[in-house]
Amino acid sequence: MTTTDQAAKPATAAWIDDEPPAEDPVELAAAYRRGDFLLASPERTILAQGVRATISNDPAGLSGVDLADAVQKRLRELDAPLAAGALPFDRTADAHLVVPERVRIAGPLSAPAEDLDRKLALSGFDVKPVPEQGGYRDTVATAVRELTGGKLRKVVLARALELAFHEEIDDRELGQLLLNLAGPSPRGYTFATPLPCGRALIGASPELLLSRTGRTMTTFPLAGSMPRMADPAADQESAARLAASAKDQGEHRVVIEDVVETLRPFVRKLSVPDEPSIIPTPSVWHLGTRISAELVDPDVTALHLATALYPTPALCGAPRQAAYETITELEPFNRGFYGGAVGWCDVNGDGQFAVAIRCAELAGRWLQLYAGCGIMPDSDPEMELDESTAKFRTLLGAMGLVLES
Ligand SMILES: C=C(O[C@H]1C=CC=C(C(=O)O)[C@@H]1O)C(=O)O
Repeated sequence: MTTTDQAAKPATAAWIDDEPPAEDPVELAAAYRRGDFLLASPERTILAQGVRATISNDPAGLSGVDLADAVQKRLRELDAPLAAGALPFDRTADAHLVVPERVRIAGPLSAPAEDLDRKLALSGFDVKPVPEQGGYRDTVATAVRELTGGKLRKVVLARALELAFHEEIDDRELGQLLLNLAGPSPRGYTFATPLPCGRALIGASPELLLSRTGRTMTTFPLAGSMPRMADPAADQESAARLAASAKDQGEHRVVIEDVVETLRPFVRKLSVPDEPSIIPTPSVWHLGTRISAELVDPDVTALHLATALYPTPALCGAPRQAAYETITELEPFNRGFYGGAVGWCDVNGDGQFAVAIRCAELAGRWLQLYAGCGIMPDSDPEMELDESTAKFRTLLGAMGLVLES
């Protein structure tokens, strides 16, 4: 890149971190309305409202690189600070990124405990697991057979829980849902992002796909899980079982190897810890490895990196294409934006994307929750079912629901 190009960039450069956020993060979440974008991360809370432009890879059939370039071009044309939104699980499907009319920023979302744990006023609802629990166990068993001796090393299989409410959840309750999600996930990424046709994706992801600030990039892949337990001693035992589990350590290694190989062409000074850490989330323990590096080319944006990385084997599998084909063959639904990414990219290429998990798609009165598990040749179908049930609890807990799921 030439110096002239850099000088030509709008002076919105340092807008995101240099000015102390004057807003109250709880007010931002409470101000959320369907159609808005909200991301509460450990660094800051962003609420983006209104639509100046929508950027999607349809109808141009853009690759990830073209999409990232198209976003930078549009931001410069509009002299706008950022684009925010979601990337779908299927890399060939349309992304949904919005250049908003207004962006409000506050510090990390923290508040007195009672503000982050209020009962929601919800109507009655019907529940349908897709597939039924037995069907999920069978699917896992089928995948285990395919993994044994085949070229597939790992595949992530998800199941869904459809909640059909008798009445639409109103916007105030959605704002409170976001606060309830953020309360127990101070190190996570609580989000609501608009999708086509008035739909939205809402959740609290523990997983950072990618963060870029200047030349520094960070990713924090998670893979390998055990359920959290109400009893503290049993909870610690569950964490210890995870640390000692060969299946989970193997599952984690597949992800780290893939992420490191994908990043190599873009970075130098790659820092990768030798061993994963044990990461707590509200519903499960995870194995996690924080990876950071310096970008070789300052023109590579957060969105370029996010589209290169995703979906990692934490959401798809390895090798990616074979795992993707197994997923489309075995899962009885289209993932849509579950398993994709949610985040923002600014005019200077900085940005942050979380992996779209522990989330649900909201469409009118319907809320479809998703939970998936990394399947390895030594996976036990019953344990994977339990793990997926635990993962549903992130969202169900924030809604105050205890369900047979
Ligand atoms: C696919 C999901 O989680 C992924 C992220 C962390 C740990 C995972 C696991 O241990 O299976 C999954 O790979 C999900 O929550 O739906």
